[in-house]
Amino acid sequence: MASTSSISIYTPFSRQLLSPPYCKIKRSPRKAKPRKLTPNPNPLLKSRSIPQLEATTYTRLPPKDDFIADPSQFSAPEITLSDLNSIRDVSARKPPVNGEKVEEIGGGDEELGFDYGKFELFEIGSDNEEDDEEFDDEVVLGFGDGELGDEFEGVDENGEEGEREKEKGVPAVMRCFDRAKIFVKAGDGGNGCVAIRREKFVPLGGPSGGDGGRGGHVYVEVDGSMNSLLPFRQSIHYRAGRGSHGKGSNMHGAKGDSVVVKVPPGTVVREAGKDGEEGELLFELLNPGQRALLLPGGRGGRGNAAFKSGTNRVPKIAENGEEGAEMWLELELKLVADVGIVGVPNAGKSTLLSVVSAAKPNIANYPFTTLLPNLGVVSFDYDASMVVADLPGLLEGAHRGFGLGHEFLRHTERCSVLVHIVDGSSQQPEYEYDAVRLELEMFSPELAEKPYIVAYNKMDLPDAYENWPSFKETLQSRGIEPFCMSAATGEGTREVIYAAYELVQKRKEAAKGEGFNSPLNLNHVADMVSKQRKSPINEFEISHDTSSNTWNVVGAGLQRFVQMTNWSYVDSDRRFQHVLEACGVFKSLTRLGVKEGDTVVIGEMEMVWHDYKNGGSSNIKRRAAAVRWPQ
Ligand SMILES: Nc1nc2c(ncn2[C@@H]2O[C@H](COP(=O)(O)OP(=O)(O)OP(=O)(O)O)[C@@H](O)[C@H]2O)c(=O)[nH]1
Ligand SMILES: [Mg+2]
Repeated sequence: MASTSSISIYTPFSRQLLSPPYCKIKRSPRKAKPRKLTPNPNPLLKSRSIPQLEATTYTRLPPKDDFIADPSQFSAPEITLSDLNSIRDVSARKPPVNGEKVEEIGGGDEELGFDYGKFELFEIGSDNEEDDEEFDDEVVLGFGDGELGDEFEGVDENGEEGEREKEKGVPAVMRCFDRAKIFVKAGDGGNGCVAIRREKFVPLGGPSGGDGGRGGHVYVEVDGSMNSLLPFRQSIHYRAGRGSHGKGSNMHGAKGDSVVVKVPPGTVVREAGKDGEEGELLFELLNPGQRALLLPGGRGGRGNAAFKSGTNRVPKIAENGEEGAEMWLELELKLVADVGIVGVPNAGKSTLLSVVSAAKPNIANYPFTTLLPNLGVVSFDYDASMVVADLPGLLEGAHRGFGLGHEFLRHTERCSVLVHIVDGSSQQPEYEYDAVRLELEMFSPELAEKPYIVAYNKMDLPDAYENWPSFKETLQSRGIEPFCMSAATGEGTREVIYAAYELVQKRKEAAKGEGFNSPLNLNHVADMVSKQRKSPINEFEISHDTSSNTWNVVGAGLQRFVQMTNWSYVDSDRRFQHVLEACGVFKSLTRLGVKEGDTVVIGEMEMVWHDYKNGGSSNIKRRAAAVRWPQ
């Protein structure tokens, strides 16, 4: 079978600063075979030398020490964003044979004038035909002696695309903590109690077993002081407390402790999807203090005092507490800010935020200083304010997850206005500007339609000062009026931020006309769970598996009833039979042709069918150790 490998190459912009460079060919999701690094036997892959190039944009974070303090030294022949594309384009080609594959890779490099003299080339995979079939997309080419996969924490054996996107060019420590997956479980109800009142001078005191307490609820609440989902890296499971069991003397159990999951403003809550797919959107929490009841706690089981009746005055029966619902949630943070500051790494975004607001973001002369978005409130003289977000740097390919990729772009979706900072001291500010605009457009056309302001930064540097007229002319010819400023000295920043404020106001005016959307009922998940719990016991479906003579009776009400039946009490069996009879399960099974010895499964319970000879009615009995635990 011909190999259909697609190649994606991760090439650092600055070959001097980043090592080791490597390229790799996508693996198919099928491979499960352990991979070996074997020297490439192909003589076409010769060693070549790497040119000493530098640039001001980066795909990956080099060690801090490798950075040169003087930004003027970051002048480089332009091997930046678009060059990367031409390398990536190789991935579109389909190399039919190994030899050609090598030529293509070499060809791509030559076009760029890259020379990999310092590095050895490895081919990972097998040469023979059989293995080619299995690893058909699996050839991984590596340069240098760095072990593939080591830096790419999460390169998964299944080759899942989502995981891959994450890992592109970003070590784990650098990821934004704005996505999290957590498990929540409402508390189970406490069990009811069987007790008989015995007291001096109170003969025949009667049943006095109390009910169990309700399980704790699960809430999701907005905490205004949070700005990332970082805490969810530490704790993933959130379980509400279970209710206490009922006691004698009609003492009801205490309620379980509720659990409140605190999230930052702007968190989107989804049910976790299966097979890597996005789950159903549950709600979005925008304002501090907003609270949603997500899962209600399970009901407490009734004690024997609740079962007292005219015919059974001392019932020996009590219920189990109802199990609390549980689910996996996906949390995604989208910042709620009026203005988002975007631009390539090191452009001066954090510096601008620090100048116009009281925020104190980290500022340093290396890319990806900002890994988590910073928020700042800009106050104006006339009692007006707006929230400005300084976002992590953007690289070409970000819309495909490159750099901090989606992690960053997602935050811009909620900003009503963007301030695009252009690093005036870069080699080609116009090019840098176009690349960032393109990324925004590729990520989402709606994002590209948002009003924006272009701010040409670092005017205090001679290079930037010289390039400003040509940059301005280029943008003016496209109908855009750029601003110039020096974030370091504060000059021109006021104009930029005022212009942004005006745009924000305009957007707000326009939004007023669009009408007010009534807020979503945040408790709708809990309502749904409660409704499901109330589903009638006589609504069920029966399916028959002829091979094993098993009858499956499925119904939410019935399953809940089975789960709450406490088999340790003598009257429970009788009540169980009676309820199944009354709700029509026996009748339906008989009509469908159930036979002596057939298995009947209701919820977690497996039972055996017995024809009741004497009275002509039917009966089922629990099997010994009949509880079927959920898969
Ligand atoms: N000379 C000069 N340097 C500036 C100016 N603005 C920012 N810088 C410097 O540029 C470097 C990067 O600034 P940051 O504000 O951290 O850049 P950033 O865009 O937030 O970078 P990331 O967070 O890495 O994306 C720092 O050393 C700043 O001191 C400016 O107007 N003039
Ligand atoms: Mg920054």
